[in-house]
Amino acid sequence: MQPYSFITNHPLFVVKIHKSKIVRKESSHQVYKVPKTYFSRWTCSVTPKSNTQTTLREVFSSEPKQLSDQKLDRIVCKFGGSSLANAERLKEVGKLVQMQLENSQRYPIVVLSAMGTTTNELLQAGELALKEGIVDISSIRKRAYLACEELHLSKEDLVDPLLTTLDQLLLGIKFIKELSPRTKDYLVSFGERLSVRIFASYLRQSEGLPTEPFDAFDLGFVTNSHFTNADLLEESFPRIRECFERLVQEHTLAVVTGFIAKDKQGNITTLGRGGSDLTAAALGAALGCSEVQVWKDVDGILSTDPRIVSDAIPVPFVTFQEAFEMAYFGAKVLHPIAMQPAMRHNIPIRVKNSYNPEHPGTVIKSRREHPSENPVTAISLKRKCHLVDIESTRMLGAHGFLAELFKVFGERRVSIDMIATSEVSVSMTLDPKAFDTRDKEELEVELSKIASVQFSGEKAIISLVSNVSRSTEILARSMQVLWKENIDVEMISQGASKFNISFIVEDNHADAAIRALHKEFFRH
Ligand SMILES: Nc1ncnc2c1ncn2[C@@H]1O[C@H](COP(=O)(O)OP(=O)(O)O)[C@@H](O)[C@H]1O
Ligand SMILES: N[C@@H](CC(=O)OP(=O)(O)O)C(=O)O
Repeated sequence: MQPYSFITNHPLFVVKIHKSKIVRKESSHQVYKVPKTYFSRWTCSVTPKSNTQTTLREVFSSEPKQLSDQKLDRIVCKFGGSSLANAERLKEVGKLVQMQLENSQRYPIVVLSAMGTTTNELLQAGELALKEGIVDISSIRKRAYLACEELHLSKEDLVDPLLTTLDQLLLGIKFIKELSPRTKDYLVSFGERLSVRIFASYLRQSEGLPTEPFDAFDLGFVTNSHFTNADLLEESFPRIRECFERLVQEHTLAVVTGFIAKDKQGNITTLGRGGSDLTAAALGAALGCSEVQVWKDVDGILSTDPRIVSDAIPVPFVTFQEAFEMAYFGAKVLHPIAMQPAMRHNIPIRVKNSYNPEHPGTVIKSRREHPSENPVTAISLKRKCHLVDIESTRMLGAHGFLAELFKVFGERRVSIDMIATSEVSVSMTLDPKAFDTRDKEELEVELSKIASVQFSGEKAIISLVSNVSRSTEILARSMQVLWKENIDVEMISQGASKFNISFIVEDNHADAAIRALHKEFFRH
């Protein structure tokens, strides 16, 4: 070991930095590898000057943040709840991680969702505590205990501390009779925090891999305070890089919680249901990884929802824009916002099947190299939408009408999906997730000041993600098929995006419409 090269002047610690590849731990003081951004391949020892709680993290957070724009030669592998249902599945996922390591000789960065349906169960437990005053985490405890037992892990160290806190939280909900969006986010965060600890421990103990669990908020994920559906702040990206370089050593296999983050006040937030895909894409983008793999329970993105059409076929390639349209218009396979960071940083996403790893899956990239023969790439469906017909009560051609209209929706954060306008009337569909009965009442009151308004529910948007330059052919074939099936089309939208032609039909006609259209474009 070479002599110390210099000693930093931190008020609480003696920090000695010296050149070495070896990371050691000594009894009197701890030795850490210094993040590459500061001193490449240098180690440092930190000895508290006095009895203080200050952590090493705080020492370094006072250092200047110099981020390199180097690419990280690793990939991100995200596994969703459907891949992590039980101990057996965790073992399979363990094999996939090992396989990745063997292929590339680099540790992948693993992002995990909660196991199976844990998130739903946590939300149900919250509602039960609130409404019935019953605190019951038996299903969550059972899944975590079973996983620990079958993977030969100590539940006392690994999951009991989190489960005890969860119990206390539910008691709090029961007595205070409050389950605010902020509390909901804290509540559901236990799912991901449990799964990374169990999986990282399993890989370390059974497979001997240098695994470490991380909560995403410790790796720089910062959001606004829109609890249950928070937006990742732009400043997260340099922070993620800085935190990762500081906290994750080159020979560490990081297992990171998907879905959760913190706001600037330090409250736990979530990125919206299915938000772990976004965690993976954001990590990939922030670190400049070569690929983000999203492992599901299907052979990639399919031509349509396999729950409606059982012989839907995997699509080998889609562009980011196409995948975005599909996700936004209902194909639940990928979170719509998840792709944005990867798209912006030009990092390919590969959707793979953890139950069928040999299948190549779907690659999502910026550009298509060869135009596809089929004018339709995939068909997606968004159910339970509201159709709003608005007719201006003012004179023809009054300016500012649309501006006023959009302001009313914007102020209530209600998203408009599809829109069609004429001189005096506007029809639009509203995202069912961002819209409830109170919103409807408020919108009716506000809109009726400038227009006559009619709401109708139970509508479905069917979107043909397609090559819109062939729209005449697509429309002709689609209308023919729907006409034969006796299905009325209530609204059509084409042109806003160059990748999507959408129709509105009655919700109870949606399945029949999807089957007929799928047969026409994929199975004729
Ligand atoms: N076009 C589509 N292609 C593939 N899967 C789809 C499509 N539309 C809906 N799905 C559904 O999405 C599911 C996978 O997404 P999700 O359940 O969120 O996975 P995970 O929880 O593993 O992230 C599939 O099981 C399938 O039922
Ligand atoms: N566990 C969260 C986040 C998530 O992304 O899950 P999944 O990857 O299983 O869709 C949810 O259920 O919404």
